[in-house]
Amino acid sequence: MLLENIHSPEDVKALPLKDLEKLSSEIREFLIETVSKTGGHLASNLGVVELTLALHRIFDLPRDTLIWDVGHQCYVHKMLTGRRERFSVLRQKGGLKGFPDPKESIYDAAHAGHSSTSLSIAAGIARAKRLDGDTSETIVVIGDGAFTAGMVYEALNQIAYESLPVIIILNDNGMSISQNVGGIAAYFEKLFYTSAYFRVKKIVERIKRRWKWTGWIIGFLYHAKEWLRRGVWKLLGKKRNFFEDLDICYYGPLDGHNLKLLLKTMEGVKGLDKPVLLHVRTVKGKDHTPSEENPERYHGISAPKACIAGEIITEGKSFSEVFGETMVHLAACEPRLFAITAAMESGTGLSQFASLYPERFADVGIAEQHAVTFAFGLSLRGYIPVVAIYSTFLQRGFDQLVHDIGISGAHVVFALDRAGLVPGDGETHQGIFDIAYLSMIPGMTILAPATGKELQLMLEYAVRNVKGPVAIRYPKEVAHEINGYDPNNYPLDGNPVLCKEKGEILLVAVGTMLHTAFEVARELESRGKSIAILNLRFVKPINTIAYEILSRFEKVYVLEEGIIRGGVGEYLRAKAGDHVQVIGVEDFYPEVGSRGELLEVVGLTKEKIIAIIEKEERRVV
Ligand SMILES: Cc1ncc(C[n+]2csc(CCOP(=O)(O)OP(=O)(O)O)c2C)c(N)n1
Ligand SMILES: CC(=O)[C@@H](O)[C@H](O)COP(=O)(O)O
Ligand SMILES: [Mg+2]
Repeated sequence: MLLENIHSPEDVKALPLKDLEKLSSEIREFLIETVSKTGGHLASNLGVVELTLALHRIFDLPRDTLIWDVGHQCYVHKMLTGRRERFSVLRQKGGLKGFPDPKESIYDAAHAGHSSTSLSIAAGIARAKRLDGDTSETIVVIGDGAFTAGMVYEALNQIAYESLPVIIILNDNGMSISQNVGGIAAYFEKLFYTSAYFRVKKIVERIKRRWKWTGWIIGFLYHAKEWLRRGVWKLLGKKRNFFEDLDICYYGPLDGHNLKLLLKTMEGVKGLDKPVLLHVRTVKGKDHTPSEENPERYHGISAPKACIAGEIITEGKSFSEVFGETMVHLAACEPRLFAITAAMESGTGLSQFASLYPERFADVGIAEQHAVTFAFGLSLRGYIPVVAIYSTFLQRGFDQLVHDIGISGAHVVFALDRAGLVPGDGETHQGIFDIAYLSMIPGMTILAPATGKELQLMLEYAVRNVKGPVAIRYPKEVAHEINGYDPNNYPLDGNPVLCKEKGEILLVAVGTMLHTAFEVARELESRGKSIAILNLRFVKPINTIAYEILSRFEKVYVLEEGIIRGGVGEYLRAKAGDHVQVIGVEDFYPEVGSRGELLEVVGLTKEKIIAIIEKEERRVV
């Protein structure tokens, strides 16, 4: 077993070339076996085995800097840098993170998780190296999906302009999470050069490096040829290569599974001291038939239903599924309803809507800023856009929320999935800031459903009754109903619902914390306390009835699955008095783990809440 003896890039370099193919197979077997047990990102990693091996063989890591975009495809990199043994605790509390993290290894140059940051990071690093006279390489691996984000072009603009020596490896598998979308994806399809072109190009680059003066002659001949070619191509109506127009040296598309070709090409682009783009074509899910046949399904897989890190997964519809079904139902009776996703069609539950109503659906790619303002444009023509987006990814569109949505008061609905604590993905994916950042948006209504039924009613209300911007936030979990609480009995009139009226203590539940509030009440009542429960429902605006209810109780605890600073609990305390205490996410926890473990860490479990209340009650007595 070759893989067992690989603990660093030096071990990859020391292997005879003939063993690399065998090592690739062993790596794939390991990935399939472990990720099927732990859950995680499988198809993307299966697609970059040869690419990662070539990178570790050709470049001098960590002296040369390797940056992963998104970073979900860094498992092979982690296996080759001494972390293979820890894959049994991948994406688990205290275990191996599913994304790069310098705190985990010197081979991880920067942390990642949100897409399309790599080129900006690389530009900064390359510029710093230039100032320091550091001639080490700066390499980026970025997928074709990540290339649909505007931030990439902001970085390319500077990299090209300052001719920053970044080696950009575009890992083009034609997939984002679903099929990659947009003109950029179509453009990549069209890019094609003969291998002879690159053989000549490599010789020319080598001559230019060896005898600088030939560079001028070659440069003159090159430009003369370019002028001629442009003229001829213009006549033939052929287009130039976007990257080469930016003076980024383009090589490709190369077979991203041909190790020999990758090794030769990477060796050839080392030391060019100019921006280079290697366009490699790979297969997402390579050599694992189920992943190759359905790369979207195998982009991110859950651990077996039995349990995820000690948490028993119960069956039932997720909030995403309730959202998707309600959207399909609404579309039939609301002809101006329009659904938008930013490359997360399946994750947000919009797949059925997309297939039934393609004319009223848009996947804008990984372009959350554009998604928000595109929705604003649609609203100007009387459409009702619903932007389905993860809480953490909407952070990308904050200025658009203020500038385009808030100031205009446009009727746009934001369906924030993965709001609250998110299992597995770690600190970059926690949906704990949305109440704080949305509360700042002028005119924004914020709704937090406690159950699947309440989400359905709130979405219908948001589409039909709210005139301005409105956000609905819900977590990544099964959308359970609550015995004794039927949302149908309480019209959405802007007010909270006092589910349990009598009590010396009031628990104010934000969204799905209502489940926990009922559990806490049952336990405390068994210990002789009397507990009232308020389902806030409307996080913003807060009506006077809410303050009147809060004033009736000596002690109020707001249970909020979000950052306390800027949250609704802090707001209620400021308005209603300091008899209001908030139990929320005190600090930003860079934890990985199951949802239950994360709730435990921040103190939002039944046990932790009871302990806080009893400690407070003892203090007050
Ligand atoms: C800002 C942002 N939006 C959305 C996502 C969710 N996301 C993670 S990976 C991915 C697709 C990336 O596609 P690509 O870069 O082509 O990588 P591949 O999985 O194909 O290797 C998306 C949309 C994200 N991580 N960050
Ligand atoms: C890497 C990335 O950002 C996505 O793949 C994300 O992990 C998807 O999250 P869900 O699995 O919750 O849809
Ligand atoms: Mg891709």
